[in-house]
Amino acid sequence: KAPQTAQIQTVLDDAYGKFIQKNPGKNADYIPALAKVDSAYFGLALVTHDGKVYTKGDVDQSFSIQSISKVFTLALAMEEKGSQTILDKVGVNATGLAFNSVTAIEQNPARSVNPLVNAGAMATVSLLDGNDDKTKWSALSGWYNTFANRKLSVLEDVYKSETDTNSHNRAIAELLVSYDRFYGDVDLNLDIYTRQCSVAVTAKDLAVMASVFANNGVHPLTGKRIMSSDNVARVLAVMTTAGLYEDSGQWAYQVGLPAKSGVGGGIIAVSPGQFAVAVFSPRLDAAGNSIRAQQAIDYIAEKLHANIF
Ligand SMILES: NC(=O)CC[C@H](N)C(=O)O
Repeated sequence: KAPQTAQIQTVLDDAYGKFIQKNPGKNADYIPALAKVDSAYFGLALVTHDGKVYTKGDVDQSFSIQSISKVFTLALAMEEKGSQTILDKVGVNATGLAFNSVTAIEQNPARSVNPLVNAGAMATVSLLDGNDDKTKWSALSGWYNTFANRKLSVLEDVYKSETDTNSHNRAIAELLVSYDRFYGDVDLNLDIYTRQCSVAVTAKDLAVMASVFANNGVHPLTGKRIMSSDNVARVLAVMTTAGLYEDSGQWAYQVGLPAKSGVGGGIIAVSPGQFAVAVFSPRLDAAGNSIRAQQAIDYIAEKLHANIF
């Protein structure tokens, strides 16, 4: 049974109150700009499948989308190339390893990863239509804007900071090239990937963006179909197995919602046919997942009886 308006707001308010005091973990610092973000931010937003928006806390504060971008890029690549291409050329199995693991590529004989770890996400970018920066970026940023239902911008300081420090991602991309598992120019696609991770979003934006997945590919705020329901199902499947990296199994066991985290401190989770929720809190655990965002979504999912299993 669908939760009622008053109940949803109460649940968000309660989650905020319950987790605001203790703020464990630490900001990501391997991207220097992320270490400087105020760790006190805590924002919760929920958008229902029929477009009702609920918020609590710092929901208008911009932060970098980071790895949450990977699901939207995956969605575009599926729409452009078909879901079979992703399966064949990137892979969809959980790696069970860190999001930037080189070992994950090395230990898999097929060099198969998934689109939600850095290797697979960069390979997915390399599959997108377009051979030059302008064509590719305008299609990708336009796609993100459609989900957000507004024009998003790039956090230039984060983009620069990550560009200056992303040799590890470059190494991963080159490794994929060596195995014929990268599908375009490294410089071009690494740069687009870095820019997509630096897109500025608020918790409210993320909940709006993820609500398309909660409504089978039709945007709850505009009524327009954005992507096929088949592809939504597959995006949600990969989010379930790999959305929180090596902790995805634990998350499915505990919370039971397809979700995706980013090292900027955001997490989105989707209750298919019901709602999408997004929480922003910069401090992360060892896997790179926001601690308070996990706590808040766990609480919300339980109170709204949203576990899909
Ligand atoms: N887990 C993340 O959010 C990682 C994204 C980050 N831009 C990186 O490539 O390392």
